[in-house]
Amino acid sequence: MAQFAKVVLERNLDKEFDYLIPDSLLGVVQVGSKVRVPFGRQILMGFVSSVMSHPDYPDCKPITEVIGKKPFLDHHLLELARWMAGYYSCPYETALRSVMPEAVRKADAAHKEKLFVTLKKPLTPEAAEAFPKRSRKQLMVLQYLQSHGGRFLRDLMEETSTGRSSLDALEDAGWIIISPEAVDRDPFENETFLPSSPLLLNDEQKQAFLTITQAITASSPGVILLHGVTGSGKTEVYLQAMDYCLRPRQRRDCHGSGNSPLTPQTVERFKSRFAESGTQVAVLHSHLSAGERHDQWHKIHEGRARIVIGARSAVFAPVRELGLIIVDEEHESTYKQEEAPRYNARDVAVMRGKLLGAAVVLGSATPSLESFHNAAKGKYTLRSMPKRIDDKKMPLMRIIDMRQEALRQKGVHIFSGRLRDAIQERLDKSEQTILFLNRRGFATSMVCPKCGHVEMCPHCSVALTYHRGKNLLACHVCGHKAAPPQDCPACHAPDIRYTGLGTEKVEDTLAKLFPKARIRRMDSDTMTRKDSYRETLGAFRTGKIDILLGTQMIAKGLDFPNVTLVGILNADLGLHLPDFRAGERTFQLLTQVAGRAGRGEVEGEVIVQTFTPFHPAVQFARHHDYQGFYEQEIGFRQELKYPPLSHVILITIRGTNDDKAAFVAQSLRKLLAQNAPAGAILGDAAPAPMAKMKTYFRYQIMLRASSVLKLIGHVEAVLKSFTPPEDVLLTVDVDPLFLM
Ligand SMILES: Nc1ncnc2c1ncn2[C@@H]1O[C@H](COP(=O)(O)OP(=O)(O)OP(=O)(O)O)[C@@H](O)[C@H]1O
Ligand SMILES: [Zn+2]
Ligand SMILES: [Zn+2]
Repeated sequence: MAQFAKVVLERNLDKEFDYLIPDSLLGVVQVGSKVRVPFGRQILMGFVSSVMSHPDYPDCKPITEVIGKKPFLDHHLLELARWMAGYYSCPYETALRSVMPEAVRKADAAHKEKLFVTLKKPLTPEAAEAFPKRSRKQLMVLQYLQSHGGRFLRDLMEETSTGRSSLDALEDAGWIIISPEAVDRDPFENETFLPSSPLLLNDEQKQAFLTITQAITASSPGVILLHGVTGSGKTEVYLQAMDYCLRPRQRRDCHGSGNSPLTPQTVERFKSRFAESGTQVAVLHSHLSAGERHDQWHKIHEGRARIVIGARSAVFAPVRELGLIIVDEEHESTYKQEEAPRYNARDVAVMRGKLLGAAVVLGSATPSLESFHNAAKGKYTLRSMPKRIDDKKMPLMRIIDMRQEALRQKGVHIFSGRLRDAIQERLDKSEQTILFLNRRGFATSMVCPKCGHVEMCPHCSVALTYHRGKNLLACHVCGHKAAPPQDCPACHAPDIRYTGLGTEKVEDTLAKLFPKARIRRMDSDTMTRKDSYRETLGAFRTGKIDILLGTQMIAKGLDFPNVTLVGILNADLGLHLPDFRAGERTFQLLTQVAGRAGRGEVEGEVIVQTFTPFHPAVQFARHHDYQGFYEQEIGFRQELKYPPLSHVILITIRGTNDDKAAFVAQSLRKLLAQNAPAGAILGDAAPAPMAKMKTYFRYQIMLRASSVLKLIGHVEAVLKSFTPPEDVLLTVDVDPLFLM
């Protein structure tokens, strides 16, 4: 009997098309196969999403060919993509794009010539200098490879407009390798990992371990929320649970997949633990080159790597028989993707676990209100580890009221007297200090003291930040750069002032206060090279740095036993943003940053400088009281019907013409008000807190309801019948994390 396939084409068509499976391909074309099909007068690539014996359309054309021997995607991943498309309100094809990295999709599109080009040795500045002048083109290709990583031959030739002969010449000269198959480019190949052995678990760790291993072997494992304070040994529990999952006598041959914001330290800990058994660990994160990503993906797909660790997109790793998914630091907002599909990898992990029957562990010292609420309702199993390893004390938190301090010091200073003394004490004792300020640059705005003019970004509604090192003004939203004016652009008064504190200024002041200290700043301005992050952390670990100063980059996951002091310079920074999660984020950040102190033998001290010392987020963090914070915060959410007691959908309307965007927002708001599901709360069409961004004027409509599915259905139905003018753009964000 004839068979037919539904195919999702590599085009944003939001629709699947039916094709006949020709006799020659019967049995070869399966769900998840990558195929080429005729479409109009073109041949397009696509994925088979289902196979059936009756097509929905008569006269289907036959599939032209199949790419690859086995299906690229198993049906679970296709199902997951379908769920994402429905839940996050985007085309199926958009969801599929996330599930499968571009490096893999593209690579095999060029299946005729699957040659791959890699640099054989790094191109040093000296070698570039010495390159013969007449071979400029070849030099350019090497530089391109150096910055982009390995490329497919066809892509490389196209992207650099280079002919094959130049590339052959480079190969002959020993610069590059052109190989028919991608050689495994291991981003960590130059490192050796000392094997580490499992530690003897304490009672609380044992409990957590048991709960997870029971889930792994259960028929419907469910989700476990592991709430363990900073330094309680969660990572050790993950490592042993993964090891258990990999053991051959498990009912299923299970695979572990960790998933967290990656620090080099995390990667090292995982690789070391599994070094001895020879278990391959694949690493997926955003800094991989296309070639590296391609290799890692195939390594997983072919079952050569049984453990995957990575950032957000690792949740889609094509692990063969997934047994365990771990989402570490589950409260992190980096799990949310800020472009379509706007998914939250934590929630996708929960869904993937459910579809596959794999255990899911969400871990954090400061769980999101959503996850803790799910545990409180009994939807997730809660395991707590309330104590640090070896009964080490939680660090002592001192709150410094900067209003009092300003009176005492006659003006606002960066450092309170107490913090300054505490740093000096650590320097005297050769102990280390971490200082945290979540704002980079030198000064966060340039203000005229005479007329009050603030220099703004021409494209966004934010003030420009002054960077003294480069002597320029920069917008932290769109990247716009400008030279700092000598006098006020509005009234021409000569003495323009810089206000608002950034890390660059702190570094400057530190150097003056502590001239002998070895100070290092860590933020996205200083961490520009691929390896600078690793290098800095390495130097800090080996005691070559006394004071590490940085933005949120230093807040998470670092485990340095010699750090006995953590200073938080301005705890209020995020507190007054127009976002109902502002308090939650501040509590999480304070707790996480504080958690870096006192992880070794000596007790830790944390000094928190704030202008709002009695804010609940500050006070609960001070007492290490997650439960207390949760209870007061959930009360507030309940009262105002905010998540987790409702779901939010945020519609953003933007256009380069302000009035037009406003008008579209108002019209859409009217339509949304009709036939809205019972109990839904519809906000006004109002200018977004960031009213202008990257040259667009922005408006928002916020919808809330307890049933997210009904709300999505309503929004989709309205949008289907609503066509905005071409120059006005709409985005729909389900469960948004940023309301700006
Ligand atoms: N059972 C154990 N016995 C001895 N030491 C342990 C044990 N478990 C963990 N440790 C050590 O305790 C330290 C803290 O553990 P770990 O980093 O796993 O904590 P964590 O809960 O993941 O912390 P955070 O959330 O702050 O990143 C590590 O140095 C780890 O090696
Ligand atoms: Zn002025
Ligand atoms: Zn801007």
